[in-house]
Amino acid sequence: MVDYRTVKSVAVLEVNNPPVNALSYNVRQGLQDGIERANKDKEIKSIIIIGKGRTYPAGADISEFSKPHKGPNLIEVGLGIESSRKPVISAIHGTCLGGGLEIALFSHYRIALESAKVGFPEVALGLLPGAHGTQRLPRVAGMAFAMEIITSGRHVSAREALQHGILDKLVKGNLLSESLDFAASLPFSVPHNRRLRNVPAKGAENADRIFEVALNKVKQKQNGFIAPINCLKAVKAALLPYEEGAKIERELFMELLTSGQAKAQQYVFFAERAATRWYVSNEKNQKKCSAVPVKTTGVIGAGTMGSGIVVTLLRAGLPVILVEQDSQNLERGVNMIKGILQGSVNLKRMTSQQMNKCLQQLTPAQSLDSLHNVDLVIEAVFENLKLKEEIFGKLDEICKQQTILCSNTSTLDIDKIARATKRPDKVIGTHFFAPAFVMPLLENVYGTKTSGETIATVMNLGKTIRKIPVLVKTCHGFVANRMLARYQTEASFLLEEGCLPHEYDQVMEEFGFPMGAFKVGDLSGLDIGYRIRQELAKANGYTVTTDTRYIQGERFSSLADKLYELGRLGRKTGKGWYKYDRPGAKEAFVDPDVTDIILKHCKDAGIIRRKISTQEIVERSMYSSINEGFRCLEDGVASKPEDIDVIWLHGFGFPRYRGGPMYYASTIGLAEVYDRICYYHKTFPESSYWVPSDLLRKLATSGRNIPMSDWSTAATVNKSRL
Ligand SMILES: CCCCCCCC(=O)CC(=O)SCCNC(=O)CCNC(=O)[C@H](O)C(C)(C)COP(=O)(O)OP(=O)(O)OC[C@H]1O[C@@H](n2cnc3c(N)ncnc32)[C@H](O)[C@@H]1OP(=O)(O)O
Ligand SMILES: NC(=O)C1=CN([C@@H]2O[C@H](COP(=O)(O)OP(=O)(O)OC[C@H]3O[C@@H](n4cnc5c(N)ncnc54)[C@H](O)[C@@H]3O)[C@@H](O)[C@H]2O)C=CC1
Repeated sequence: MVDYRTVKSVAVLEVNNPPVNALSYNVRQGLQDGIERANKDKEIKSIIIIGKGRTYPAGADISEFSKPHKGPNLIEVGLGIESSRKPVISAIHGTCLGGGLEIALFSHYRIALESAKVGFPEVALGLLPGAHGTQRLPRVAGMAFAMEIITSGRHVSAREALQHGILDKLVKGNLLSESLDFAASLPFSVPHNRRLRNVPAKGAENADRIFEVALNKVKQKQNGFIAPINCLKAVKAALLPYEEGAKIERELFMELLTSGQAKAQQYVFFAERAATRWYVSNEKNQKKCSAVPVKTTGVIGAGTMGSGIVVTLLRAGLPVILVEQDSQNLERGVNMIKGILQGSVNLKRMTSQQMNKCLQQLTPAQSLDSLHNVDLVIEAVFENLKLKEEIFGKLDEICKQQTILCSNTSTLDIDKIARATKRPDKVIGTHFFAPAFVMPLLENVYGTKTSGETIATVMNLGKTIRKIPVLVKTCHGFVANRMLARYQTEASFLLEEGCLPHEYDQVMEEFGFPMGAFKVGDLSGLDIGYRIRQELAKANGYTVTTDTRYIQGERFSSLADKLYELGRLGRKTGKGWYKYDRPGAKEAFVDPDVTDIILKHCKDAGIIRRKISTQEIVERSMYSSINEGFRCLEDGVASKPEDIDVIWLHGFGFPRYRGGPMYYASTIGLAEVYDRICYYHKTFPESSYWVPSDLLRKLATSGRNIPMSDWSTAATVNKSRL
């Protein structure tokens, strides 16, 4: 795990723990032993710590956090490095993160390749840099920079790290030989100020003000998370004598380590990686199927979604041919794309030059014929099956044989769309989330005939365009919208029973969502849901009006349709569930007209309103969705609970510190969740989605605590028995 060798009078400790040289037990032990050995060897004058392969250690081994502790801890290893009589140089390349950066800060010198990155990402795992990182960084980089880096978790470029004193030297070429030259230039003993514990933290004079500013920022940007607050408190403690500060860091670290938030966020770290691994069958899976290259793309429809998708593709360097139905819509779409890119320039997320480069890659067009030679097309026209079938039929005629045809439909059956073509193996859903240029999720939806190669290609495309791709099977609404439908339906019933939109939204925002369901509704546009309901009605042979209270025996709330018919489409019309200063404005205000509409609706329907508790709002919103999540596992629409959680985290802004709805259910306890679902089923028999999922019942009543990793297996067993 740590290879020890000598090059002349230098001991080289090379960490060898692929893929990221995480500081697992054997690595910590190896570093400790190596430092001791080098100090005992009279021939050795200095020591280099370096990483083999792609990186210097990228941090502690996260998978060890939930296991019993073994071997020396990181602090013991670090203190051994710092007290080494012979100079220790950390030679950094790749990503020197978390515990890795702590080891580097215990070292007396830090030299790095220009391409290296350093950072403390612990905050994303619900932790703080607990091996004296919060005490050492302010001693080299100052209080303000340390607070910013540790609370944001961002990766800092080597150049910036050099400017802030984190690194001593940047080099090009061969890191080891540069480090050996550097070692040769050093004095044999370690100067007092190269042991950072001996150096005072910088910026002490303004520490209180820096702390207050940083605290306000994290309360705004990371509301609900406890780690950033503990990070700030720990950095502030660096003003105290070293041992006292380190003791406070330890207490704050332990508080986080044992918190539910850290466990949830560490679960998310692995869930995000697990979600990108896909398996459909023995023949169709990630290991057996390769992606085909996508060098050119087409997008059809330049509305809300199409324009966002175009921006995402252009930003990833892919050329796009954009097709609209007429010149007016095309011009509007292109302007929207320009506006989004200009917004990025204004926010300094890209330069004008990069924007112009993107725009040069955009080819507006009015005919599908222009797509004949592209590698992949994404259709984003109105949510209308007939229209999509017509377009896919034409694309099949026009596009070259290899072209992959994707639909951004949010609900429609991919198999039906595929049937309009003679290449169902090359048809797949690529479901982006609004706004598509912001939301990280890409829900890829395979149909019965979609090939493994097509799946591999869109999963790969997801990574290329810097999204988090998750694979699900086709069905109405897939996983995201199928579960969300429960959440939204319960929200609308809660309005009928006693809540107002802002009251509901406040509860769910306090739960941790960035916006409640009604603010999201206004953002997406109330016409989207309206169209989906109309489509569904058409497909199933019934009609929906503003007087409808039941559909095929199921309770239905027509409140959203009432708002739609009044032209209240949300932000875009300046009025929706809230009112806005002007169309397109962001700040939502409570609208007494909406209260009147709701009260009248209830009166006409003979509904007696009541006070609804926070617990009921959260339970009905979350448990109805969770029950549907278990059904998705049962049906094989989702292949593992991690996929569902990642969908909610990145598609709907579910709070990371709660892990995702399925993980959240596991923390509540499936028996408790099941009991409450049974209760709501009894209370609301006219909403069949409250019928408890078979899989949930089975897991909840097993009398054992079945780990999440076994839920999908239980679902398969369940199915094979049916
Ligand atoms: C009393 C003592 C108190 C001591 C307290 C000490 C507290 C600490 O100091 C705590 C820490 O260090 S916490 C860890 C901090 N480091 C991180 O969070 C870095 C996490 N990794 C990354 O960001 C990317 O993997 C990275 C940017 C590095 C690379 O990205 P890539 O996209 O190239 O690769 P990934 O697909 O993300 O990763 C490849 C495989 O490696 C696994 N992995 C990554 N980082 C890991 C880590 N730190 N621990 C364990 N496994 C890790 C990752 O899961 C993936 O595995 P597979 O999915 O199986 O391939
Ligand atoms: N708005 C949302 O939040 C989300 C929507 N979706 C899905 O994305 C698709 C598009 O939705 P939006 O962008 O919201 O709709 P939109 O109404 O904003 O845009 C649709 C665009 O398609 C164009 N169009 C219609 N027929 C066309 C044709 N024959 N040829 C070329 N262009 C044509 C229209 O002119 C319009 O600009 C739908 O399937 C929707 O369900 C998916 C995820 C989220």
